[in-house]
Amino acid sequence: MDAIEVEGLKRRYSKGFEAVRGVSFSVREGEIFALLGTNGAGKTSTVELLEGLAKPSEGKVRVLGFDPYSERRAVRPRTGVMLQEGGFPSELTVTETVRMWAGCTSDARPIEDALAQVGLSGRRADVRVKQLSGGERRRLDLAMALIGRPEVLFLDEPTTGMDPEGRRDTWELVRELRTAGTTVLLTTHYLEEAEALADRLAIMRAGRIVTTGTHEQVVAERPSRIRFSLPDGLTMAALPPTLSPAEVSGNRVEIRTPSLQSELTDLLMWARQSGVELQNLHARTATLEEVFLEIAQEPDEDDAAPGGPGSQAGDGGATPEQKEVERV
Ligand SMILES: Nc1ncnc2c1ncn2[C@@H]1O[C@H](COP(=O)(O)OP(=O)(O)OP(=O)(O)O)[C@@H](O)[C@H]1O
Repeated sequence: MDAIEVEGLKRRYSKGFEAVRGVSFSVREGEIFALLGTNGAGKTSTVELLEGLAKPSEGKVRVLGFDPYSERRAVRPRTGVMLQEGGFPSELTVTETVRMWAGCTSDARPIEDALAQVGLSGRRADVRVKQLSGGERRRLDLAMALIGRPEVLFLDEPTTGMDPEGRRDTWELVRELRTAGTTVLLTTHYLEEAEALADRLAIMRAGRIVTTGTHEQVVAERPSRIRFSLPDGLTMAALPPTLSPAEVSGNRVEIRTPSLQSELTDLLMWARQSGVELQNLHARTATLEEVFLEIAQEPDEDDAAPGGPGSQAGDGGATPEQKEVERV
């Protein structure tokens, strides 16, 4: 059994606006799965359904084999949730906040351990929440998510606001959790975070998953690039005819190809046979950033439909104020 199973998931808000439009994926036990997508793609709306905070409009969710909404009592003690905004009382200190939360958690870990794990022990433990930096608040949110020793951990943009060191520490911690067998589902806007952490990932746009797989599988779907400088005196006409169309700027040539190995071989064999030295030669697969940007720019077939993701609040999408009210 997979730790998380999602099938045909849909979520409609008021006035019929569909933020999640038939999403399916699964996360294996002990796996880190990253959900990526532009603002408004539907990541949080999806994760909230997995956390059992709302009932799906359609489709099925199972976490550890249970429906997280109707069987919340069975699921909640075994999951840890780090929401985008913790929303804890700002007058309490760090220790008081964690103690309060531990009081609501069965089998809570020692507070000192939880704070040490996220780097908030010592003097920072006595600081009021309102005096914490944005990154420190995220660490506090993480400590809360970990207090109940969760088997499944949901992290919604866990490192937003953290400095580079805090981010690296958090990545290390998430990796340690995976080693200990924890299943982690995270959303992030940092592509390098997904690259560094995720065993598999999915990219969402307008309520749908456009692509999913390992990092290698996802980038393999898009063209690779071969770049070089054309030696003086040579024109494009001299290159092997088997190469994909090239973009040329001055003497710089860029070829985008679905078959990196064979086109690179053709190019190099031609260069050797012609006695040509190719300057500034680079060959590489697509990057996750390129895949992400291409997906973000592709038009969505539903954009023009009333109430579709491209439409504004008047068609059913929410203003920030409405979102606040409806999420509470
Ligand atoms: N409570 C709500 N009522 C109506 N529409 C909502 C509500 N919450 C979110 N939406 C809309 O659903 C869509 C998806 O929002 P969601 O927050 O899930 O996206 P996201 O991918 O998490 O975005 P971000 O990266 O900005 O956090 C957006 O168009 C948003 O305006």
